[in-house]
Amino acid sequence: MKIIITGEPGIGKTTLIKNLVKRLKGKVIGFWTEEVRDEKTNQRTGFRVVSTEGKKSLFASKLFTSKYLVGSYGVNVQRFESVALEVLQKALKEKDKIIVIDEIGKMELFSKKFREILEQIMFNPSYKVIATIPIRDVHPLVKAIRRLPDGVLIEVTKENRNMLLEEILKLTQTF
Ligand SMILES: Nc1ncnc2c1ncn2[C@@H]1O[C@H](COP(=O)(O)OP(=O)(O)OP(=O)(O)O)[C@@H](O)[C@H]1O
Repeated sequence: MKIIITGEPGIGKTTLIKNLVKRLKGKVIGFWTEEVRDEKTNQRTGFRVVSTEGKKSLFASKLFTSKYLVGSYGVNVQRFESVALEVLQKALKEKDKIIVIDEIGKMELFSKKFREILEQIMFNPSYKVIATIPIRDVHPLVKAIRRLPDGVLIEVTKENRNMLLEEILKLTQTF
């Protein structure tokens, strides 16, 4: 089974994933992406990727020059891959663990190697996955993942976001 979490930008998908990782410690392997904010102004300046293995990398920034742009953020594909691919390659060999992938979005999908490993994981029913996708089909892969036959699609809203942690933990017991 694959638990696919979606929702509007900023609704709380990453917060939910981080709480799930805490509660499922030792049973999960994967990565999440989180905002980086300027200490003084509190303005968002970029995004970092963090793995369950403790690795971190700033991979998108207003200061990066790149041919891959999302809004005013330049995406450094190699910096994303250095954390995300390493942990997902390890995850491929650990079929008993739940693979966490937050998120499958525009920035992350610039990486061809990420798209390839994603296909290996998402289209293989023997992997247990918790993944987040944007509310809109920003890429054909996102569209395919939204419709996975072994997928359970959950939309995070303001109304349900405080109940979802316990509900999804219950769902993982049926994995
Ligand atoms: N259950 C909640 N209750 C109150 N505030 C929340 C809750 N979940 C998240 N937030 C707040 O909302 C903001 C956005 O949360 P988060 O980064 O998890 O959203 P997201 O859906 O992952 O966003 P993005 O679209 O950037 O991936 C954060 O400031 C967070 O503290």
